Amino acid sequence: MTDLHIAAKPAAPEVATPAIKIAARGLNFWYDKFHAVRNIDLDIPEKRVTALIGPSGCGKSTLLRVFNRIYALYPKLRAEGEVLLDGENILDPRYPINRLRSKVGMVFQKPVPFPMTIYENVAYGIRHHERLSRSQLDERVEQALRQAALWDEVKDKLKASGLSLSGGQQQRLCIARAIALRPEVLLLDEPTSALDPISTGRIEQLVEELKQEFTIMIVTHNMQQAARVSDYTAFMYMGDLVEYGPTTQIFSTPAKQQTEDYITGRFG
Ligand SMILES: Nc1ncnc2c1ncn2[C@@H]1O[C@H](COP(=O)(O)OP(=O)(O)OP(=O)(O)O)[C@@H](O)[C@H]1O
Repeated sequence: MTDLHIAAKPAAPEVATPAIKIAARGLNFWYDKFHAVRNIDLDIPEKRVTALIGPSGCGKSTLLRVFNRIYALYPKLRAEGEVLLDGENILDPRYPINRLRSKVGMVFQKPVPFPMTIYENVAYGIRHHERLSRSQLDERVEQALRQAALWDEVKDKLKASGLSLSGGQQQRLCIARAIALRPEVLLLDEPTSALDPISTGRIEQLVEELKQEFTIMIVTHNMQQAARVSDYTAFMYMGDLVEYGPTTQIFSTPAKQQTEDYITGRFG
């Protein structure tokens, strides 16, 4: 067994093979003429955490964004192939964007609260998707803030601006905003790279809790983080998916030399 110096958490015994929540099939992506993601087939298991790792520019964020069809907002960006969410191709323009937004939530690297109150940051999206009474809305906001492990810190200042919170709190507010819509999938694009170690630890703990309910994909540059939080890891290099499997296996006995070189810090 190779000693790769990064301890993946012991694998929780899988009682049953998890269902596949998202499947990429022959997925390609172009920024105009630049072929950024190449022919990817990938099965993302339900209610597990899947980490996307690889050197800068290998296509991790691009792949994550395709799973949310965000690129469709921009001209000259093009995807080919399929991304099946519960068996339905979300890249098909006929797949309603509102449905996609309510099923797949996204959190970005830099926390960007809306310039409004803490309460409104969470309530805003819910109002857009559902008609609720004031008390139902209050309940949903509280529930999302609790799930995002932020409630105790903000319950007495829900009318303060979201921008008045610390960076780590802002990121948890963004997570609350995403989960308030009760999505089934959460896409996290380097959610802790702008945070201090304590806030990072809180978000990692949160990810562990949220996977009881959500299917989570996380892009990270931090190998230890991938090993700590994820159940499955996908290693990408120059737009290709090089290797994908259980995190314990990728970090202890990777099948490809390239994967081993990357996770031991020999390149990247
Ligand atoms: N808007 C864009 N227009 C043109 N090319 C882009 C655009 N965004 C990304 N790229 C290119 O696509 C490739 C993949 O970028 P992407 O951001 O997905 O990589 P990444 O693995 O997430 O990198 P990092 O770890 O540095 O965030 C890179 O070569 C990048 O330069």
